[in-house]
Amino acid sequence: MTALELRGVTAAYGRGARARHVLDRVDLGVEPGESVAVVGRSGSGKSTLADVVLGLRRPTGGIVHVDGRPWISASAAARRADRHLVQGIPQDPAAAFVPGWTLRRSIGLAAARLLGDHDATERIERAARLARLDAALLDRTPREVSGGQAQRAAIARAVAMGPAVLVADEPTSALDGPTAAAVADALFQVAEVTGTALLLVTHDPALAARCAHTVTITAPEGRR
Ligand SMILES: Nc1ncnc2c1ncn2[C@@H]1O[C@H](COP(=O)(O)OP(=O)(O)OP(=O)(O)O)[C@@H](O)[C@H]1O
Repeated sequence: MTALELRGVTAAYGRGARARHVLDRVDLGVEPGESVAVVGRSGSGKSTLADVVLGLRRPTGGIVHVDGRPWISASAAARRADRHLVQGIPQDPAAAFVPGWTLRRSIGLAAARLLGDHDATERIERAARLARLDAALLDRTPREVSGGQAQRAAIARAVAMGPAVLVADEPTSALDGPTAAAVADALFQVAEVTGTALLLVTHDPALAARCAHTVTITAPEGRR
């Protein structure tokens, strides 16, 4: 079953005559364990698309299915139960963690909220191994780890939720070359090993080339 499917997805900022239309009926599908790069000019709508898939922005048209089920039009209760199915890896990993808390505590809170798992020790350590994060670092706060380690922790946090889809928006653009390459390796490996679909927004052609497919986003007619 296709893990993520978008058909004819459109979005807008604002309403009525002043609305700024974004996304020109985007179609894409990502199979379990597969990676798809989302590329396009600056301002074309890539981050908007990521937000739609993450459930942070409602599309103005089209359908989004996750694991074969409606993602956007689902009832609030169904959405709550399914929230863990789509997990984001932000450009700034600090966004995934509570600032003064250990990484472990932040991931534990997410597991409790999204999965009802109140003793997620095993789950968290397994996810850290998958993301190739030294488990000892889980007991540090986000400020006590490097950018690359924090991004591995963000990958661990996302994968610990057992998602069907990972959405990574420029996950390596804040890192230096070798660190970016190692974090990208961890991300692709996690997706492959866990059979999770990976939607990867990137400006980096080398990173896009590592994905199985590439989807180019263009602004709607009249806005290009
Ligand atoms: N909150 C907002 N309110 C109004 N317009 C917005 C808002 N966020 C984004 N836009 C506009 O929507 C369009 C798409 O923005 P988006 O951030 O999705 O593009 P992008 O392809 O991710 O760009 P970049 O590669 O520069 O990050 C742009 O024209 C942008 O100016």
